[in-house]
Amino acid sequence: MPDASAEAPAPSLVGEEYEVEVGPVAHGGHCVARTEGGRVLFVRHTLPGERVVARVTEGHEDSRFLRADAVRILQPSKDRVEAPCPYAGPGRCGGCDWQHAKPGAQRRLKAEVLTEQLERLAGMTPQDVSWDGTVEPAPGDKLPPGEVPGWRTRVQYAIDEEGRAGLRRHRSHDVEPIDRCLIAAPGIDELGIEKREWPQIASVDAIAATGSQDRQVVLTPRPGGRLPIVELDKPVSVLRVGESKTGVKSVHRVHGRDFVRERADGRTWRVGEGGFWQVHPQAADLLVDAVMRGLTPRKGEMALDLYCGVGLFAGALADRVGEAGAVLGIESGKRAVEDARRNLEDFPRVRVEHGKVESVLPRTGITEADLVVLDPPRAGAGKRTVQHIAALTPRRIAYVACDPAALARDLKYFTESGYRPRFLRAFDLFPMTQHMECVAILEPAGKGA
Ligand SMILES: C[S@@+](CC[C@H](N)C(=O)[O-])C[C@H]1O[C@@H](n2cnc3c(N)ncnc32)[C@H](O)[C@@H]1O
Repeated sequence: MPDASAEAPAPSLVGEEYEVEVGPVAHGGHCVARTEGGRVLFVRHTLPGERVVARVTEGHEDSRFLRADAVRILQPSKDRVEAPCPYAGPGRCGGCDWQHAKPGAQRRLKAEVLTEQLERLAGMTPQDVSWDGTVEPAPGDKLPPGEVPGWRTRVQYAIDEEGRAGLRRHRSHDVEPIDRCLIAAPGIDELGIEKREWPQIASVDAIAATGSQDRQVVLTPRPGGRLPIVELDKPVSVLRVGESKTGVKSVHRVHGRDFVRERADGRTWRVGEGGFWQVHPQAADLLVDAVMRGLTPRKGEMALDLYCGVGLFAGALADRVGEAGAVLGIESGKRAVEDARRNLEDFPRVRVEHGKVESVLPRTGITEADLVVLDPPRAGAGKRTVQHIAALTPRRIAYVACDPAALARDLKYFTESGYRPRFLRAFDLFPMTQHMECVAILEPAGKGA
């Protein structure tokens, strides 16, 4: 029997159009606007100060806010440009958020988001964290107007029903077939993934390593689909993802290696399938430099690299603390731990523990550390882990963050635990998208400014 008490869902507003004056940028690659009736809209494909017609893409009569796309620009911002990518725009590829903004304006928008998140979630101003308020471009990304950096060394292609490669539309499983991704690195372009058909395949993950010729494609067949013979005209490693009867993901090597070699901080790093590596080719060097400048490691110090991936910061720390020092890395990915141990095998005083930071760190028996690097996933580290790190009374902490909201929340926990930001830097390591990377250096609050 139907439940008489269940209310009918409020009517959908998808497709409704509102003419609005666009307000400030918000976290998530959109701007905030209000309809005359006071409804809050999160509008994509627009810029602050514009007057646009916004068409609702998600939301109901009773929704707290509606999502919308700017479908007609009535008064454009001076920061607006024609999107250089032909697949950008309302209802199209969801990979980029700011194709329609000048590069300098993109970085200003990111700076506004970071400022707002710090203020709202941490109660901190840019001055409080000694941040100059800028988002720095990666060296080499300042290009003449109209040119777009090809920075994406890892691209996840989705394959449509007809076997064409493309990218997912915004907040959708639908595929936008493409001929070329404008922000893909040249090494990805050369693979020609978009130039061929992929019958029976659900997705193709392509990797072009930096500083080596290693290229890798990982194929995920459709459920029940068989892997076709894949011949690429380049020397490329091909892996296939399968699922066992119990639903556990397995990876099979079809040919070539099951890892790629990346170069950073003067060393070669092996990164196995599924292992994390920064996507922008200059990111690893840039972040190691920012973290090491901030921490100023000394010979003989004891350092932690939390969420260490294949050991990037652990290696950089081990180099600098020398044989009298020691480094402990913690990482939850099994394969990444194996790679990290291998990458760091010439450092006898480096140990890498497998498991989640929140459970492994309390079990290590370590009661003190001189330096801590933490580079958590988007969710951040969380209060308990922050408290645990602070209890080790490190001289300095480097927090590497890919999400400004998580950074702001964790900075608040650090201040509550007796640490204060010494300085913060933000980097535009994801041009054309809403994303940014930050490095915050913290020290005990008692230390003089
Ligand atoms: C942003 S990546 C940083 C990796 C490394 N620092 C680098 O720059 O290459 C975050 C890493 O944390 C790992 N991870 C995610 N949740 C974790 C947890 N709870 N404990 C330990 N590691 C975790 C992921 O597998 C990933 O390797």
